[in-house]
Order: sequence, then structure tokens, then C-alpha cells
Amino acid sequence: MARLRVAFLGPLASFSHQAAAEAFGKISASLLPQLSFADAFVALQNQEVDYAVIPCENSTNGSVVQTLDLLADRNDDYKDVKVCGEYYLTVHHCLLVHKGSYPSGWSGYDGSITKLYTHPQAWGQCEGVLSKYFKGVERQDVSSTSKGAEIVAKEPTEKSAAIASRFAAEYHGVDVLKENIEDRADNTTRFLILRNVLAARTAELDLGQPKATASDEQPNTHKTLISFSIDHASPGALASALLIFKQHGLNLTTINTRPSLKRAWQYIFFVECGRTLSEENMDAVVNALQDLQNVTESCRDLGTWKDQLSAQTA
Ligand SMILES: O=C(O)C(=O)C[C@]1(C(=O)O)C=C[C@@H](O)C=C1
Repeated sequence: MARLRVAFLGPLASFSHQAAAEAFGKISASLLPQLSFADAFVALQNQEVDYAVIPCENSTNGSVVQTLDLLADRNDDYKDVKVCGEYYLTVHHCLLVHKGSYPSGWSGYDGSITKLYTHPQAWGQCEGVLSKYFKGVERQDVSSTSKGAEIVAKEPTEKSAAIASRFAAEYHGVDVLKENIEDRADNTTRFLILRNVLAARTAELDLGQPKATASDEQPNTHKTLISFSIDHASPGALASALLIFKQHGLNLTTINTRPSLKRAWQYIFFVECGRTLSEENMDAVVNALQDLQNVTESCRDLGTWKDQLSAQTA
């Protein structure tokens, strides 16, 4: 079989690269950097890649709304893309500066940095250091943390810094001025592993797809992501939709919303639910979706995959 192709947000040395390398570490896969999350979705829908590894949530800063907007798929651009796995990456951020620009390091730092670069998700993970030492300093969003490090590497005269990983510092040849600048030591980003459901070869790889466990095996906990929209004018429409999850033994774990972009103040709901797989509940998701069709305007199964947190504690 030809090598599997895995898309991630580039350039090389982004956190997404790290997550893709670790998640597919045991498999011989080609890791392919993309300019944006949208480019990764397009490549996956067009079957130019087999998988995409995309951040969806951070333990400090919450949901990655760009990813939710792509999963919302308002124009049916990514109708064959589904979640088939997840990967948790501990994220340690560093403050990176042009090589040699601060020879005495953080202890001799004189407050002269005038511009900071990073991915929008990273600001909210480092607010403590930013508000203490970089109050009023211009912040520029860039396409990834690694892109920020690349810019700083190319700007010899600017007093700029990037927030990115140590791995990015080594890759782009910049200095680490201060490390572990994240607010919480347990700062973790959850990545979704996406596949194109029409690509037969991705169905063969076991990333934790649902199957009944033999009686001597540890029971598997699986997560499912479902999106739906409702008639907001109908009292109880949301309550009726959520009740269906309970009726099918699907334990709600998170609910996210994004604007429907059809009418103001109307939403697409993303519900994640879990179940411990058994022969009896193998069809729970199919049945729940059937019932959801009666109480929602639209609903979509965005995939089922093995819960990696419960797999660690089992
Ligand atoms: O910018 C990167 O390096 C990414 O891979 C993106 C991303 C994200 O969007 O959450 C990944 C992990 C960190 O939370 C910060 C940024």
C-alpha cells in the first residue's frame, strides 16, 4: 500500500505538525503541511490526502472556532469528511526572538519588544506573561505559531518576538528568550483526526472505530460528534433534541454553538456524546439520528471514534 498522506497546519514545526507526527508515529505516513485548516479540509474532501489532524479545543482557551466553522460545513463543501480519532498534545509555549538579538537572555530583557506574532489560539493560553510583560505591545495574528517563528527568523532589525514551541525555535533557528510561558502547566490541545469516508484505505486503519468488544477485552468508550440546527421559534425544540441523546444512552459531554449565518442569533449546535460500546448500543447513533430528524431542521453525523482519555485511564 502507498504511504498514507496526512495533512496538518504548517509550516513544519507547528503544534499541529507535532500532533500529526505523534498520532501517526507508528505508521509510515507522509506528513503534508497546509497553509490553513480550510486547505486541509479541501485536500481531504478531494482525497488528495487520507487524513487531516486539526486542533478543535484547548484546555485553557476553549474551542477552536475556525475548526467548528469548517465542521459546520454550511455550503456542503466537506460532505465526506468525518472525525475518526483524537489526539491530546501537551502544549508548552516559548517566547522566541531573532538569533543573537537578546544575548543576555530573559534576565537582561529591557522591555524593548514592540511586536508579537502567533496563532490566534495561542494568545489566550499565555495571558499571564503577556499582561505582565507585554502590556500594550502590538499583537499580530499569523497562520500558525511556526509561521510566527519563521517571520521572526527573517526580521533581523525588528524588535519582534513569536510565541511558538521549542521545536519551532530549533527548526527556524531562533532563540528561546523565555520558556513555558503558558498560563497553566497542563495546557493541552485536543486534535481531531479526520478522514474522507469515501476513501476505502482509511477504513482499514484502526484508529478506534466502533466494534463490539469480545467479553474478555476492556470495554471501549467512544465519542460521537453530531451537529444540528433547530427551529428557534418552537418552544422546547432544543430540549427535545437533547432528550433524544439521553433516550439512546448517549451521554452528553460538550455542547458548542456557531452562528447559523442564515438568520442572526440562530445557531448550529455541536453535541459530543459518549457511550461504552456494547452489542446492545451499536446502533445508538443511527437510531438517535433518525429521531433527531423529527425535531431538528437539519442534523449530521460527524463521526465516532475511540475516547483517548478513557483509553488512558482504563
Ligand atoms: O499554530 C500552531 O502551531 C497550530 O498547530 C495551531 C494551534 C491551534 O489552533 O490550537 C495548535 C495548538 C495550540 O493550541 C496553538 C495553536
